[in-house]
Amino acid sequence: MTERIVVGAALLEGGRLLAARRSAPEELAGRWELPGGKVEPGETPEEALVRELREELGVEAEVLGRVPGVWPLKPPYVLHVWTARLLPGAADPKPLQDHDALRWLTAAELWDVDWLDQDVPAVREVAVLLGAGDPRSPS
Ligand SMILES: Nc1nc2c([nH]c(=O)n2[C@H]2C[C@H](O)[C@@H](COP(=O)(O)OP(=O)(O)OP(=O)(O)O)O2)c(=O)[nH]1
Repeated sequence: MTERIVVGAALLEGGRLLAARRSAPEELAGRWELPGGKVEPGETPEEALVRELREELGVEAEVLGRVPGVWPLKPPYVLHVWTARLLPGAADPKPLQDHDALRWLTAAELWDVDWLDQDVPAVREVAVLLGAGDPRSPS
């Protein structure tokens, strides 16, 4: 089966990370994730991320760089994460599609939300960028 990429944005602003609470489908609703979605045929991951952030949050953003790692989702999907930032003058993100709440999390608040299980290792990598550890991991 050909792998299909889901891109997630580690949208960063002032040392905080944007987390989004899914409103659907039922098995994922109420859990928190990185905004993003599936890369469509003919799109680069960066293009997909900019499109998804526009559609889901109503913001214009730019992609900064890839967070190292590939995390398995429901086959054939795998999660890739990119850091991104809002363009100057961009609107405040709003939960327009797929989400019903948003939170900007400081490094200290990173584990206050109930991340999707499959996002936890990805968020751990983002935590390194924010200079925060994961209190649930011993080292
Ligand atoms: N966007 C996003 N999706 C994730 C994450 N973690 C995770 O398991 N997923 C899953 C949920 C979905 O099954 C799939 C992405 O689907 P989606 O619904 O966000 O993507 P999309 O906007 O392109 O969806 P579609 O309605 O066009 O099918 O990946 C994550 O951090 N961000």
